Amino acid sequence: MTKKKLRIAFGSDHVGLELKPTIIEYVKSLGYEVHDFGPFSDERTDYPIYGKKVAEEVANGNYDLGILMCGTGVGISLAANKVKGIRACVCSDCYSAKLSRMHNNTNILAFGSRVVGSELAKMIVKNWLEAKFIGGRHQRRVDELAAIEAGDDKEFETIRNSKDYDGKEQFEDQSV
Ligand SMILES: O=C[C@H](O)[C@H](O)[C@H](O)COP(=O)(O)O
Repeated sequence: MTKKKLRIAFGSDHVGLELKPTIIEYVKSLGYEVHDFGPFSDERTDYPIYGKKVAEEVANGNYDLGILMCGTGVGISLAANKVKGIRACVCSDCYSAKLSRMHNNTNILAFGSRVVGSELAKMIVKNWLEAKFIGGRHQRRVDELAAIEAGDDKEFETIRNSKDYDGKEQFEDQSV
C-alpha cells in the first residue's frame, strides 16, 4: 500500500510572500502535497486574513499541517492561534521547530521572512515536518491547553490531577 502524502497548507502576508514560493517548492520536493492559500501579489495586506484561512483549513481536517510566513512570523501565528484546535509556533531555529512537534504537537509552523534566510528556513521546515509527537506526559499538557482553550476549568483540573495519564513514558530523542 502506498503511503498517503501529508497535505500542507501555506499562507503568508505581503512580506512572507518573499520566501513562500521557495519554501513551497522545497516542501513539494520532499514529497508533500501543498496548497497555497495566498496572497499572490505583493500588495500590502493583513496577516490575519491568511493566518485565519490556513488555520481553519488545518482545524477542519482539509490539511494535515500548515506553514505561515509574515515579516517576523509573530502576527500570522497569533492569528492562527485564535482558531480552535490550532497550536502554532514561531521558530527561527531547528531545535525549537523539532521539539515543538515532539512535545507540543504543533500543527502550524510560522517564521519571518525578515528574520530567517531561505536556507535556514528550509532546515527549520524539514526538522518540523519530520518530527513526530511523542505523547506520554506531553499529551497531558496538550490536553491542558485544549481545556484552557475551551474555558473549561473543571476539565483543566481533572487533567492536571491525572498523574499517570497513559501509564507509560515514551522514548524521547531530543537530538536535532
Ligand atoms: O507580525 C507582523 C508581520 O511581521 C508583518 O509582516 C508586518 O507587520 C508587516 O509590516 P508592513 O505593513 O510595514 O510591511
